[in-house]
Amino acid sequence: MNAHAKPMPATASKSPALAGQVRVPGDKSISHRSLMLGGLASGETRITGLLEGEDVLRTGDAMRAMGARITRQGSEWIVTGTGNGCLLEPEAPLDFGNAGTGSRLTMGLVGPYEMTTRFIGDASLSKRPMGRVLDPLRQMGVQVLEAGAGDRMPLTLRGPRHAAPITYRVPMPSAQVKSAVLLAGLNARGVTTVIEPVKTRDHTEKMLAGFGAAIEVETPADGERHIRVEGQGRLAGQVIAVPGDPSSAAFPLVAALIVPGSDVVIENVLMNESRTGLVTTLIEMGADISFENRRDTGGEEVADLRVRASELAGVVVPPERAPSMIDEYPVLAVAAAFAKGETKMLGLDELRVKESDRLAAVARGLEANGVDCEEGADTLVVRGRPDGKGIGGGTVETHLDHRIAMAFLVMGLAAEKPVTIDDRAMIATSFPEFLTLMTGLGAEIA
Ligand SMILES: O=C(O)C1=C[C@@H](OP(=O)(O)O)[C@@H](O)[C@H](O)C1
Ligand SMILES: C=C(OP(=O)(O)O)C(=O)O
Repeated sequence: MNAHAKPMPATASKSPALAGQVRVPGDKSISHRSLMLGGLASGETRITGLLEGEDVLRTGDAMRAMGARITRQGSEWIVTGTGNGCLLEPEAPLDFGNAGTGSRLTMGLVGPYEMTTRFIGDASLSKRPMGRVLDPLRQMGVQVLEAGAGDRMPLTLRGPRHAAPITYRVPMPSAQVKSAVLLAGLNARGVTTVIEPVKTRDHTEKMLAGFGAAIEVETPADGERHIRVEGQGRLAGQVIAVPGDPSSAAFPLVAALIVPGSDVVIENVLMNESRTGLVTTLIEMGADISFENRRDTGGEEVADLRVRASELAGVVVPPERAPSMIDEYPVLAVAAAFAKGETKMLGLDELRVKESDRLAAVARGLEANGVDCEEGADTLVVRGRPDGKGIGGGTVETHLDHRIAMAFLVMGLAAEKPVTIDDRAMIATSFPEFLTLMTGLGAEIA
């Protein structure tokens, strides 16, 4: 993406009932990890359903720059890995564009290598805190040769001759930090332990086990998860079918709930319980969602979600649910704008360090479109209007944030007046098919 490209606004307008059966692209978290672990393993990894969004393609470029071979053959991606411990020093900086996951996990992956690696990204990524990953890496002996103020990108890492395994208690609920430390542990001699006080998405643990790493997860009585990985083991290429991304499914799902008369099926959505907080919340709000054809694919549960327009009512969303729906708050806030009464979302501090300050971006977007809301330090209260009366008519600043862009386009489909976003370009980072998929269901977006 050209960071200096002219912004491309988009406008969503009140739409007729949405109808149809759709598939959303592959899960972003699993897609990043498939390319990373495939690129690191010995032998071939074959991936179907990979998300071909810009964030994930950048991870593919980074793994190629460090020696992996990655090609697309028809609908399948074939990755030939270097073998654990055998990544090569990249000749140029690794450019992660807009991607927090790609950059932070790769810092963990390469940190312990005795080589110099430079990380760069777009204006949004360069504002995001990287100290959360650099702190544990420093403890392992990794030098940070260059970093922007407050440990931001661009930054350069230099690994030690022998990285030290550590025990690290993750200070904030972050799957990216947990994963970076576990991936770094793959190249430290001995056992690296991550203690996770609050469970976050568990794809790294599950996939490392699938690739043959010596990893164990224990949840003692105190509830803290202890994850141990033994370094310098062999990883073997795998066959992976990436399930549909629940964070992308969230957009047609909420659209179908708020546009009267809608009836939509979203097929093959990942139902891993560390990712289903939004569905749980919407059902508490009165959403008509049924799970059809529940099945297991490659160790993950998936289902087809049938969603019918529903009368929603406000709820309190507890803070402990945040990790299982962290990327879904912008679109939950949109659902809340059409719910009866008040929806109170608690424990949102991590929203402030995403592609934008999402708590502020959502609040400003709601206000610009006539929705009554209150932004607290780590809370958001939204007072809804079930008939959509008075909602819309504003332009939303997306701040290079794909989820803000998609959430407010969904809002426009049920609002009295159209909703405009200042730039749709970033949608391609996680959901390139969004506009085609939504207009295919009957959404009026131009
Ligand atoms: O590990 C992952 O794949 C992700 C973890 C989450 O970030 P944090 O770890 O910063 O919460 C999430 O917001 C991101 O979209 C994907
Ligand atoms: C936070 C997100 O992604 P990342 O941290 O990978 O940029 C997201 O996709 O909503």
